[in-house]
Amino acid sequence: MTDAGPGAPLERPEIETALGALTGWTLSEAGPIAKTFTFKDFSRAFAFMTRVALLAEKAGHHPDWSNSYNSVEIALITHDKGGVTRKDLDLARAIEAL
Ligand SMILES: C[C@H](O)[C@H](O)[C@H]1CNC2=NC(N)=NC(=O)C2=N1
Repeated sequence: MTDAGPGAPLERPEIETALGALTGWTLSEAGPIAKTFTFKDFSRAFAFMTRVALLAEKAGHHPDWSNSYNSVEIALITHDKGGVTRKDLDLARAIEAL
């Protein structure tokens, strides 16, 4: 069951269809959409995180993420709504466009 309206959590099939257009993003069992990015070194990973942080702040929508050396794991979910919404898909697309 989901609430109607533009900010509502999306159904899994709808999320999976949207992810079909994005490379490497998966829908986890627990809810978020996620992708792990790997870079040449920590400096490049952190530069990427800085750019994502600026995007996220501009969007008012923020990733759950972790970094280990050259790897950045990003999970996107709308906590306020308890599921994946358009905002998460939009942020994933914006990250891909970097
Ligand atoms: C008030 C403010 O807009 C909310 O707390 C926002 C901030 N960033 C957010 N980011 C994410 N990923 N999920 C949220 O529910 C969320 N809520």
